[in-house]
Amino acid sequence: MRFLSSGESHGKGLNCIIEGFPANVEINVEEINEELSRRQKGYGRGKRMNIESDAIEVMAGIRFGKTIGSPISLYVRNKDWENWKLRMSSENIYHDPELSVKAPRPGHADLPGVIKYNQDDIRNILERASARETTTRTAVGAVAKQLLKVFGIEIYSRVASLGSVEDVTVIEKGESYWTKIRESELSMYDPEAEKKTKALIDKSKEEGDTLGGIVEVSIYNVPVGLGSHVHYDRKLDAKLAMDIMSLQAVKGFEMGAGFKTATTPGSKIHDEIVYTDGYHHKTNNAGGIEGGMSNGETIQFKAAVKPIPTLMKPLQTVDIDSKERIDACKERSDVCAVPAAGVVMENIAAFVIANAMIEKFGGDSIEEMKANYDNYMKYVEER
Ligand SMILES: Cc1cc2nc3c(=O)[nH]c(=O)nc-3n(C[C@H](O)[C@H](O)[C@H](O)COP(=O)(O)O)c2cc1C
Ligand SMILES: C=C(O[C@@H]1CC(C(=O)O)=C[C@@H](OP(=O)(O)O)[C@H]1O)C(=O)O
Repeated sequence: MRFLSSGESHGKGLNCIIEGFPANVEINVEEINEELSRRQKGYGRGKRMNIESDAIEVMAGIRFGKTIGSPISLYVRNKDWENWKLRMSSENIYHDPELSVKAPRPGHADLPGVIKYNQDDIRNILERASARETTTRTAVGAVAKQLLKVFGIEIYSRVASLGSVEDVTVIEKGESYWTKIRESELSMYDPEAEKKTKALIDKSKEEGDTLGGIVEVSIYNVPVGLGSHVHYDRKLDAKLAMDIMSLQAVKGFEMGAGFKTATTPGSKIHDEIVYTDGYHHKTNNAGGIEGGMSNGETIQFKAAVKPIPTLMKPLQTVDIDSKERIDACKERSDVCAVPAAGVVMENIAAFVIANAMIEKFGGDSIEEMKANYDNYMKYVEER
C-alpha cells in the first residue's frame, strides 16, 4: 500500500490517493471526519482552526460503504481559500512583489527551500511545508485505522509532557476533546497538570513565544511477526521512525525505553520472557518490537515535538534580497500544536501498521487477509 498527496496550505484544497488497499473493507466516512476534527483541536492552536472544519469528499475507491480494491481518492477543501484566491491564484500571472515573503523563519523550511527550488518568494515553500499537509496524512491513517479495526488493533496517543511540565498525561475534556485514552489509563490523567500546561501555553502566547512537548503513542493487539529482521528496510521500528520523523516539527523518536536503555544495565532493561497462555514479556522496555519485528506486546513509542517556528516576537534573520538583518516573518500561527501532532502520529502509525499487516497477510480482499490472519494466529497459539 502506498499513498501520494498534494495541496498547499492556502490553496483550493488537499487530496490524496491510496493505492493497494484491500477490497471489501467497511469504511465509515464519519469516523474519518472525526479524526480530522480531533487533529484540529487541542489547546494552543491558532485562528486558522476557527476557519476550517475539515471533512473529506470521497472521489473514488469506495462504493456503498466498502472499498472496492481500486485507488481510494479523498479530497479536503480549504475554506480559507476564499480569503487567499488572489494571492494563491494559478490563473492570474501577475505576482505582486509587495506580497512576497522575504524574511525566512529560523526553524521553518523557508531558507533551505528557497535556495533549493530557486524561489524569490518564501510563500512558494511555506505553503507545502506547512503542517496543513497533515490533514491528508490523517485522512489516510483514518482509512488505515478502519482496516486495523477488523483485527482488533487500536491506537492511542497522549501528551506525555509539554514545555517544562514533565511526565504528565494531558487530556482535554468537553468541547475541545481531542485525545483518546483507554479507560484503564485514565488514572494517568492529571487535572492539575492540565491546568498548568494551559497556563504555560497562555503565558507563552502573551510573550510571543511557542512551546513543544513529547507525545506517546500506544498500539494494542498487534500480532507477533510484523516487519522483519532480515533487511534494513523491512524493520518495523525503522519504518515507524521514518514516518514519524517525517511529521513537521518532530525532532526525536524513542522506541519503548529508548534513550534510557543507553544508561541502564542489560539485566534491568531487557524484557524477560514467560510462557503462560502463550509467550509474554514481564516488562515492555523494548516497546513491542525486537529485531525489527513486533513481539506481540503493545507497541509504544515517544516523539519529541519542537516549539512552533513562527514567533510573534520574532527571532532575527536575513532578508533574502537585501541580505539585511531583519525580524523573521510572522504569519497567523499556532502557539502549541503538540496534541494535534499526537493525533497525526496515531494516524501515521496506523498507516505503517496497516501496511505491515497487508505485507504479511496479503491485501487483495479483506476476506483473504482475515483468513490468512486467522490461520497464522492459530499457528502462533500452538507454538
Ligand atoms: C500540527 C502542526 C501544526 C503546526 N503549526 C505551525 C504553525 O502554526 N506555525 C509554524 O510556524 N509551524 C507550525 N508547525 C511546524 C512547522 O510546520 C515545521 O516546523 C516546519 O514545516 C519545518 O519542518 P521541521 O520542523 O520538521 O524541520 C506545525 C506542526 C504541526 C505538526
Ligand atoms: C493549517 C494548519 O496548520 C497550519 C500549519 C502551519 C505551518 O507552518 O506548519 C502554519 C499555520 O497556517 P496558517 O498561517 O494558515 O494559520 C497553521 O494554521 C492545519 O493544521 O490545518
